[in-house]
Amino acid sequence: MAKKKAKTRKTPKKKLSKTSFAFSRQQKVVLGSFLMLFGLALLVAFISFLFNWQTDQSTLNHFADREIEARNWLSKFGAVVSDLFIYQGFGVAAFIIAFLVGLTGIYLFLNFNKQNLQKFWFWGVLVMIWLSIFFGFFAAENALLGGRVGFEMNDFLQDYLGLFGTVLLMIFLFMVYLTVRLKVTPELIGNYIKTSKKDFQAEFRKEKEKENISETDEEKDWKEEILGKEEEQNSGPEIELNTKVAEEKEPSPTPPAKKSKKEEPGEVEMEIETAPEEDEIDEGNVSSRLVEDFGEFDPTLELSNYKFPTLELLKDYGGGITVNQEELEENKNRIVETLKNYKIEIAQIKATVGPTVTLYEIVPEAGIRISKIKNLEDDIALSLSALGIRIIAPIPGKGTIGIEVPNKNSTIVSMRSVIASPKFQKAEMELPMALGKTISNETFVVDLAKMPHMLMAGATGQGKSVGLNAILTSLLYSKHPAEVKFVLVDPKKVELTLFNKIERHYLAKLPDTEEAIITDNTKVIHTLNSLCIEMDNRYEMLKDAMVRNIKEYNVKFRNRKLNPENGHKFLPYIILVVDEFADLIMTAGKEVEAPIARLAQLARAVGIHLIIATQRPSVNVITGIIKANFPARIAFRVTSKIDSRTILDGQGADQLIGRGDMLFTQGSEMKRLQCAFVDTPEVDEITEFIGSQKAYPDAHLLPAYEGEENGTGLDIDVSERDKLFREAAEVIVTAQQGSASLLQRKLKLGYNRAGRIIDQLEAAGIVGPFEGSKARQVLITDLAALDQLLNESP
Ligand SMILES: Nc1ncnc2c1ncn2[C@@H]1O[C@H](COP(=O)(O)OP(=O)(O)OP(=O)(O)O)[C@@H](O)[C@H]1O
Repeated sequence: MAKKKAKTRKTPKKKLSKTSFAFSRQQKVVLGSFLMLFGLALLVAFISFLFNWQTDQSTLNHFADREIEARNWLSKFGAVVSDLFIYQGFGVAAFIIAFLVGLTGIYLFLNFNKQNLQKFWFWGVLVMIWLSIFFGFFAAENALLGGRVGFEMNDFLQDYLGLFGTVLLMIFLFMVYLTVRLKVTPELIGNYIKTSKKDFQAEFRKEKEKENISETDEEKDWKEEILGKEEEQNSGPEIELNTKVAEEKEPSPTPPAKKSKKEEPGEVEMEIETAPEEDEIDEGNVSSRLVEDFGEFDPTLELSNYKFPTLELLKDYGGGITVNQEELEENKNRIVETLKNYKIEIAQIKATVGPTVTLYEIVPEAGIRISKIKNLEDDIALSLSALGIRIIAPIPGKGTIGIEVPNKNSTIVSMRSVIASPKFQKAEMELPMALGKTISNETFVVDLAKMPHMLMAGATGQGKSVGLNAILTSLLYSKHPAEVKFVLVDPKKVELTLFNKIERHYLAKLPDTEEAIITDNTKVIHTLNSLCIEMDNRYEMLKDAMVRNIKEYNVKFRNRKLNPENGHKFLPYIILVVDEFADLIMTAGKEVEAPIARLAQLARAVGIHLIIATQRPSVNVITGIIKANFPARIAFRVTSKIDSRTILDGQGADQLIGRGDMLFTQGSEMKRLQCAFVDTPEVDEITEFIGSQKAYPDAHLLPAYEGEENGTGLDIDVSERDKLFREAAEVIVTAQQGSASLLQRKLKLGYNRAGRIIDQLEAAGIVGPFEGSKARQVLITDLAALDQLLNESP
């Protein structure tokens, strides 16, 4: 355990030293200019060495002697360095070194992508060695061409492979270079020859046409005369026809056959014509040529200077877990004693200390029924006098029984530690989310893209908002603004406002709306419907691209296989986050549930994912439809077993200890985690850091949704209006109160009939839409206006 403690403390430090190693922009400019000039100096020294090496070689041994002068343009330094690289080194191929040093300088100076530079160095050094061997082989007597390396390596190779073997090896290496670096393949050469042949033919034809046009009438007469004579010498009118055909079409592949037939007059001639081969537009080829010319499409190019938030923006909440040996011993004794009281003997016990909870794994003696231990949950809790004890019997895949006991002093799992962990940094996931740490103190990272939607519930004050922030923070630390967009719904109006600062980087909104973060319920309905349209559009695009999901689509788009002129574009993931879902369902009911269910059922393949949080996990909020479509669930502490069951389909969430202690399930197995803690000031700093950088001109725009503006989503036939419709309308308008119960009282109607009439009044535009517990708004002010409306409309 002591070892474990050391481990947990090490991880963030490791990462820190890695991040602080990166050069600042100023350092890059200074180093870049130095290397550019140094590369130039090497070039000058090398060139000069070619002319002066013989004379300068004698001065090399007297480097310290100031009397002796070197002829090299860079004097003694030039002579020594050039001798080292050319004569003692790689021969003339050493020029490549000067080139590479200069190029490194340019890359640093202009802050280009490092990856290409690495490629240049790798291949540059290989080519240098190859050239050195090549010259060493063919010009061994000239020490300057191959250098000492070339000579020695040739010697070595010839000893082991012989002359012929060395030549074969060199040919092989040359071919490797051609195919891997220059991407020359036999097909490419074939294609090149084909196209250049076609180009040549087309050019030739054009020239000919031009000549024909410029022919004067005289020339034409003259030509016709000659042609006429020729024709007379040859036979039959058919032949003339043939030649004409041949002139119009591309050269037929069977001219020799025709000639031989022409020579035999009298025979019925058959013309064999094969249709000219059509040009092939090989999609792959076109795209690979595009990729060769322009490189893969880079969606991040528009904000290429975007800097991801640094680790320094996150707070370090102190060291790792401290193990309290006494506490462990005490708890162990109490567990053993309690179980003994019930005649349960233990064969083995092991403790794993986590950030907030310690897991005691026990192996009972043979013959003990597991259910017996499970039933003792409350007794064990009593004897340990601790809240939040959970018994897992048996631990899946382990064959032991787990008793989770909260630590007296819990440790905060900082967001910084989970973001800095290699698990998160190296996660090869589409949408990695570092949720926190497991009971064995391992960072827990999951892929939202695989979930594909998540439901989060917990009583108020147990860590939901922190959990949402942790998820959003993880995504901000791992995804470029071009790759992911958030749609944030925050009816409480305070939880997510900080993310307003990154509107033009990361948020998506409806066109013609001011605020990207949605706080108003009618706008939520519009946004959800707009997301449904976006989903349908994306499915069309996927179908057109003949791919099955967004990942394949984007790969194809990056490889330039999809033409933007046909409406294709790089698709960012869209993540809809709803804080306080209960509030929405209560006020908007079906209007919200239907599009959410539709998105949840279908949107995963097109990269739209939903995260929904609620503090009221009751069945009328988390309905069957919602539940069925949100397989991934997070439960923070709830107050009752029933709530726990609603969220997790099992108990456990009621036994958590709060403050970020949570259970995560993605189907079968349930994991207890301590949620990573990210405080509001930290989120503030991160959003400030991102928000202060260059942004897109606007937030990502979702498709426009034309809502039913008059609030009459109901399609009710006028002829089916209730007999009491007019009377009811008058009652409502006079009372200026749009409620069904009013109609019930005044017109002595049953509830259902009154409800139907209210729907008809809504369809006629007399009352407004359903607004939850409030009465509907009456849209007509007095009886005169009502008369006018009813007389105008049928
Ligand atoms: N992961 C955590 N680690 C440590 N403390 C936490 C953690 N999560 C939450 N807390 C503590 O609990 C407090 C309440 O958390 P939070 O605001 O996220 O609750 P909530 O469930 O969103 O409440 P509400 O529903 O009222 O918004 C925080 O201020 C913090 O002190």
